[in-house]
Amino acid sequence: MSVRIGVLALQGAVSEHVRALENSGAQVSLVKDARDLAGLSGLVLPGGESTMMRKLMDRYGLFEAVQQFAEQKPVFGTCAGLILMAKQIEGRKGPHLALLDIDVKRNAFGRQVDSFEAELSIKGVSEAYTGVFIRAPYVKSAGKNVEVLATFEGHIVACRQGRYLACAFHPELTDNPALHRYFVDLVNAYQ
Ligand SMILES: NC(=O)CC[C@H](N)C(=O)O
Repeated sequence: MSVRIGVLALQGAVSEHVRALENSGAQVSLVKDARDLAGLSGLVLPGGESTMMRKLMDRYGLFEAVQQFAEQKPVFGTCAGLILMAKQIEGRKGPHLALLDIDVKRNAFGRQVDSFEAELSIKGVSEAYTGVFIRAPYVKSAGKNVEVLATFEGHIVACRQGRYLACAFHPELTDNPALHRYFVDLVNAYQ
């Protein structure tokens, strides 16, 4: 039996993640309230807008539920999802889920460059991966337990800390399934 992975479906790039995970051999469910987390082995926090996503998580009773889920299970945050997972966010008083020991800067690549693509080498994932960055954050610094998987212009844009995986770009918007496969493997390993 393949693992079942949830995609937080409050806002943002949901359907592309569903397809990429299914193509990587997982079963996929949408997560819209806390009950939807039952029976899942992993969770994806998609891109979108982190402040709005946090508001919606609070509204649908998902904030504590996701925090609890993450105590045992793997979580993969992409773009806004990475911001939700960070322990520190530049210019913001407190963090959101505070899962990953990283300090992030939002909209870090400048206003004039809203979105761009960059060729990345992602450790253990792919040596030629096209990262799609949309008003993307980057990781300013990471704790010693965080493994840096990819950098761009000297900034960390993908990392992992145990069962937590995060990237600043949108892996669901490329044809390369390597990063979703990596997460599905990680979820299998934590079963
Ligand atoms: N594409 C994205 O997810 C952008 C993230 C967004 N700029 C934020 O701060 O939440």
